[in-house]
Amino acid sequence: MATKKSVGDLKEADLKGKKVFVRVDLNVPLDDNFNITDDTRIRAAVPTIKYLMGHGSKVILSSHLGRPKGVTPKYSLKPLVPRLSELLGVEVKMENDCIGEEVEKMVAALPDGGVLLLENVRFYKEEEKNDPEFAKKLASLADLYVNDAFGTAHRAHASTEGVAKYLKPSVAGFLMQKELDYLVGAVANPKKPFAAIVGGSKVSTKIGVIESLLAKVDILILGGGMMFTFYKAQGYAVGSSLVEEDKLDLATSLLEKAKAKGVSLLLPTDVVVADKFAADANSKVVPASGIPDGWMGLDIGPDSIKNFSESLDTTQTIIWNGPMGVFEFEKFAAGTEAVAKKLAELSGKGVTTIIGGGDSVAAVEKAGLADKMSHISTGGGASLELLEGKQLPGVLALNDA
Ligand SMILES: Nc1ncnc2c1ncn2[C@@H]1O[C@H](COP(=O)(O)OP(=O)(O)O)[C@@H](O)[C@H]1O
Ligand SMILES: O=C(OP(=O)(O)O)[C@H](O)COP(=O)(O)O
Repeated sequence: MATKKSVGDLKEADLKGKKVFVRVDLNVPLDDNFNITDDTRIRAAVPTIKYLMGHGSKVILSSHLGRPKGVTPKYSLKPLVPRLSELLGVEVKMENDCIGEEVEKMVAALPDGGVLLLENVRFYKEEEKNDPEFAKKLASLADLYVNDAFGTAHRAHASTEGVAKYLKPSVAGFLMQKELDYLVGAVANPKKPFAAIVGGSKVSTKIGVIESLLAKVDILILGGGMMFTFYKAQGYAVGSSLVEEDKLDLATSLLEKAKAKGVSLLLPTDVVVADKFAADANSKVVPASGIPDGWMGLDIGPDSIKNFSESLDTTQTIIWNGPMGVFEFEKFAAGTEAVAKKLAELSGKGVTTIIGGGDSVAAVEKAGLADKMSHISTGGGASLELLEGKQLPGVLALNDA
């Protein structure tokens, strides 16, 4: 990927008094009371915003939160305003929309160095469709574009890719630059043996990455919601666990390809199952080959933790995306915590450890181990796609340096 122009390359005159559309990834985990449970992504967005404020720009922040279908109050960005204001040291303004007359008025009233947060851009279906008219409406709010949303750079959406066609210059923010500098270097030439650990719940988007990973890694560990599609493909009973029915053939072929390529593909040998998706569910450990009817797998079991830990002992580079279980519920957090501890221990012995993804990073933060890792990335899917060798549309759209 050609080196992209950075916000740091712009001159004083390019920024002073200018309206800057800044795409950030503020897709942070919130609890049922809308408290932020991990603010890593907000903190990571601060350097670029402060730089723009300090250069007298009018900062227009745009982000998504979750995967809403239309306007959904639960996915409003409003709960983020107090923390963002606190971190920036200014009162961040917010409007109920991301386009339209009211937003335009707020932008017009913004002082130099002021910050406006637009409402969740995914409240419009046109965002994910990368609709040109919608992108034009977003672009019309500003004079130039800064993309600092590394976590969403693998999506060709209106606010991550489309707007760049209508705003010049379009440049990378400091977080985007930092992530690319680290990850491209680390994954282009990883110290071997190289292991990837993939879990979490975004099975349909991440299972596709596995095929490319098989060409890069020596060890591939699968856990979290990812594992049940592989179990079912092998004919195991999975109860009511998360399964992507239309990916069963893909899972079978991935198992065969791993064998043919000599990649050690490890699936959990035991599973912690629950009788409902809740913090107070009844739970028990069962072998992976037999999840009883009416039960769902919500974590990897103790035998799997032991096997995974032993296999990681031989590695020199590890990339991890996706928790091993539903770590938000204490009863199902042991697998994720054990992997986090193992990576922290190996980091101390010189192994390169890279953790990516909103929830994975939240889990590592919760365990108090983030500062032990080689790199904490704000992108899970984005870092996996980089590792595959893919070009990220949100980066490609920016001006070359
Ligand atoms: N066995 C499982 N069944 C259902 N959800 C799971 C399971 N294991 C993990 N998860 C969920 O996966 C979510 C994170 O997935 P994902 O978004 O893919 O990770 P990241 O944000 O790190 O990229 C967590 O909220 C976690 O509760
Ligand atoms: O949380 C995100 O990705 P991640 O879970 O892969 O780290 C990004 O905000 C992108 O979200 P999306 O996967 O709904 O496009």
